Amino acid sequence: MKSHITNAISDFFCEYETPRQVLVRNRRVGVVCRLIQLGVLAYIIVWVFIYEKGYQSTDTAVSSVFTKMKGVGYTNVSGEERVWDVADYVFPSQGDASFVVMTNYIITEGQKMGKCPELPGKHHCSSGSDCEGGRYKRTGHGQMTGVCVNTTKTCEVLAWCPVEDDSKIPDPPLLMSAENYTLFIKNSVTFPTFKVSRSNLVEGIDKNYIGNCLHDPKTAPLCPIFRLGDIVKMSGFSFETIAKVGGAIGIVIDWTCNFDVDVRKCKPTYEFHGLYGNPDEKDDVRASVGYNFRYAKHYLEDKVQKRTLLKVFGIRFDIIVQSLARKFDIIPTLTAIGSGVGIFGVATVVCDLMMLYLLPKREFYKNMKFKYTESQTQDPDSEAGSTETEASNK
Ligand SMILES: Nc1ncnc2c1ncn2[C@@H]1O[C@H](COP(=O)(O)OP(=O)(O)OP(=O)(O)O)[C@@H](O)[C@H]1O
Repeated sequence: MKSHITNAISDFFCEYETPRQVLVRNRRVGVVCRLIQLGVLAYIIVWVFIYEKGYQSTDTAVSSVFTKMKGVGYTNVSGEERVWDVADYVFPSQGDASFVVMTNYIITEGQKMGKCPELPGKHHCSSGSDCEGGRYKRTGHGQMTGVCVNTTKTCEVLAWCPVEDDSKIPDPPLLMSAENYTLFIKNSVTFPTFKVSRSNLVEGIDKNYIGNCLHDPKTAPLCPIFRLGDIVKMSGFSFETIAKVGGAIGIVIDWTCNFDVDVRKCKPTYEFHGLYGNPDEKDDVRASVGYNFRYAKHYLEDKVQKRTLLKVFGIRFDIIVQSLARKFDIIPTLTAIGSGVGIFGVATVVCDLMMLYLLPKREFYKNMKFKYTESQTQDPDSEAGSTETEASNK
């Protein structure tokens, strides 16, 4: 027993098994096999290594975005002149990556808490029973008092009075001058795996340049200051339509970087996409057109609290940062090579199938490829067992 184990251990260390190969001299099989191998080689080199860059590892960035608008708007509504600066037309004003620039508005000034009728047309009533006291209508402006006002034939409500009349949207938009406002985008990205940080104020963008440049995809692709009219145009919208009813535009900052070359070559590209609002939006029966929201400024007048209500139509900008950085890494390189070598086995499988089942001399190749043994069947009555010759594939 002991010598048996010793022998096995000695065999394990002193012997080496290697498969015996059969060299098939057949042109058809040879050509098919080489073609498949060539195909696999081309796939590994062109697709896996060159196109998919299988020799590099990847990382996405964590990023932050600041924005700042500049520009002044002017309106003259019924002789009342007004200048709108950045603190008036940007919501919110903190310089977020998502913000709204007001381009049109409906203003209701001097609203104070009190009782007044709803607007004629929308909340029609014929008697007090149509205006149940203490209740609210779905699109009403306040709490109904139970009175149906004779002059307007609408329910009286406890609300901010007078109620807003938004039946007519100013056309052309009141702040068409928004077309010339400029947007400054400051974006910094960090790729944590590669420990690289970049900013869109890349090398060469200095104080002097930033003070004068305006982004242009061809002549100034790295300038971080954008004219609103250009953004809207590049996103496929017409400024007048989107300014009248509002809409949304996505600004995509794309960082696709290869850190196997100089880090300074890692620069952003900008794309503009219309996200909401159709350039042909004119249909009155459409469920919801454009983008708007309400905003109120509260103040005290003669110790009475009052407010100015603005229904704001504007362009909502969403700045989205996309990133993908790559760098050489031995692990994905070896994985790609290993999987490529594995795919070479496909050639062997296909050629074996062809040789053993399709070619006219398949029996001959079968005999050459496989070595047949005699199999033993155990006879339960005899210890030596009986030997039965049967051809079996091993
Ligand atoms: N929307 C914009 N359009 C054009 N230039 C801008 C815009 N936002 C900022 N800038 C200019 O870019 C430079 C850097 O702006 P940053 O906000 O860092 O500095 P700032 O001195 O605080 O700017 P500001 O002029 O608002 O006081 C400044 O010269 C600024 O005037």
